[in-house]
Amino acid sequence: MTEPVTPTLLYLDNVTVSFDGFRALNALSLAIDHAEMRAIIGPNGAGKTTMMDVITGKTRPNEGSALFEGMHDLTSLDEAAIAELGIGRKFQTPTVFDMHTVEDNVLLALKDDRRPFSALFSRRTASERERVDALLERVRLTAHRRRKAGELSHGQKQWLEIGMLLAQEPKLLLVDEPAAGMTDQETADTADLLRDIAKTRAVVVVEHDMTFVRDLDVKVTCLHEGSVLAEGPLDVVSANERVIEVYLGR
Ligand SMILES: Nc1ncnc2c1ncn2[C@@H]1O[C@H](COP(=O)(O)OP(=O)(O)OP(=O)(O)O)[C@@H](O)[C@H]1O
Repeated sequence: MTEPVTPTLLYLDNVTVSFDGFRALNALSLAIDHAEMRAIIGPNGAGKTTMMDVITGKTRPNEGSALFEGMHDLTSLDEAAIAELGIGRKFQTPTVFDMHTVEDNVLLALKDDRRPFSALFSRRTASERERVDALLERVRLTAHRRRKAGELSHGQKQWLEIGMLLAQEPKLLLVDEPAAGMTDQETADTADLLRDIAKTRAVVVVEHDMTFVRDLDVKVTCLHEGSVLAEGPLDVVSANERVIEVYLGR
């Protein structure tokens, strides 16, 4: 077996992405450990989305590498191959099947065959049922399992989608602004949920809501103009004069 060249799960090294000469990412380097949760903050246009796009293969960097598990260079793989390696991405807007029940949504995510008809009408094995139960419990939706997904609150839909991503057993989960549009209670519950998930896999969360970031209680990276401006515990990062100047103090 090939030995990984770094102990980190994800290692972005000197990644630059230029759009017509404008550097959305500028020699960005960042390392995420196995089962680490990291919060990414920074002003609009700092490059947060572009960074996620590079990790998931949506955007190819002009320079640099993105090493996963010390051996896969993500910059040479397409989106499907990257998902296959165990990188899942949760976009801001939930994409669940509104007309299906909550449990069927999770079941669909579990099945290899994603065509709703064959997935929902084929026999459910005992192990599939157990996994659906465990996933629903994990994302706090057991009591809502027979409701149509379209009837859920915005926060519950977000959790359902997180449950659907967990069905794929990702090693790294990328989450884009999960707290946006949530109530205070949902925001606190989401922080709890992500902390729970990060016990067994790595999670990278992009977020503007500082109350939520504080609740996550993890290492924070502040991006600015495509590179790392500050990194460390939230208290340290939020006391950084440059961070206050370009982001928090606005
Ligand atoms: N396809 C593109 N073509 C040209 N410029 C782009 C493209 N994608 C992003 N940009 C620019 O790159 C910069 C970084 O954008 P990005 O979306 O990564 O920032 P962000 O940190 O996610 O911001 P926000 O917090 O607003 O989501 C921005 O100035 C943006 O306008």
